[in-house]
Amino acid sequence: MTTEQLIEQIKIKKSFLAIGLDVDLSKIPPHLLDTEDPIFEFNKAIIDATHHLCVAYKPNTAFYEAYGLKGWKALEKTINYLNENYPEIFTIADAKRGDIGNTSTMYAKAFFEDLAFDSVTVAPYMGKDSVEPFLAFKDKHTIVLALTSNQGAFDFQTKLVDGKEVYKQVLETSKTWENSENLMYVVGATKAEYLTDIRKIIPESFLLVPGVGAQGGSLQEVCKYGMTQNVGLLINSSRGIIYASQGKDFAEAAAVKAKTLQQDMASILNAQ
Ligand SMILES: O=c1ccn([C@@H]2O[C@H](COP(=O)(O)O)[C@@H](O)[C@H]2O)c(=O)[nH]1
Repeated sequence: MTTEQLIEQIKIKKSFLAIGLDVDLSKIPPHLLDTEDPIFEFNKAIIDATHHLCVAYKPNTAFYEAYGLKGWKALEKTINYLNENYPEIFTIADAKRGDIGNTSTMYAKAFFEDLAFDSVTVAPYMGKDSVEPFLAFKDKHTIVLALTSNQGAFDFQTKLVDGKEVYKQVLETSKTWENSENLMYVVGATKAEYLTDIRKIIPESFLLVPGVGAQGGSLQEVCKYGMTQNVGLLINSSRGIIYASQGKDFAEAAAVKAKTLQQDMASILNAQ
């Protein structure tokens, strides 16, 4: 999917919500555990109930890898279901990959070719030659961790190197990489106050913003400091939406939570 197509969907749906599909078998409704593929059944129901309220889904691969082959198969079924039934949806593999060049190429093939995701999250720690293999894929997006939502972000990301914070070095340096137009960045909603500085370096790039909901980040604060002319934001919520109920009404309950966020987003867009 191109960035233009993503922007078009945001305008049509009046939403820039990315729903996280972080499936934990101990949290899903117990009646699904009797089905052949509980993870996929859960995802399918959530997707069918919420697709009109969001523009993206973000499965975090950890929640699939934890269940071995069954988990990976459920991830494959989920991405295939999305691509076949809702091709207008932007898909994010939250895998936080990155390695020496030839290995990164294989990671990129796994997520962009085999699983056909639109984007993958990548850690920038190993530098240019670890990220550029992902950027080489046309109409695919590499979402680099810039300033993450967790407390540990202050261990390295905000430290000064040559008089500048590491996360700013990541933003500035990554702009010089080949095919940098395919870059997006992760910035945590819990760090909204940093967005003014971040926008000075990357005024137009899309940001994937996790941390609204369960982690306490504020949608309004993120939009105040981070929104661009083309919105430029994908706001993620996972647990706050998908675990709204453990009953048979779980998908409808998730849709209610997603709708609340979507309506807040529509109000922000209308006021723009
Ligand atoms: O800085 C980051 C980067 C990634 N995440 C991931 O996003 C979701 C957030 O889930 P919630 O349940 O809405 O808290 C999850 O997959 C994280 O691994 C992040 O939170 N922060």
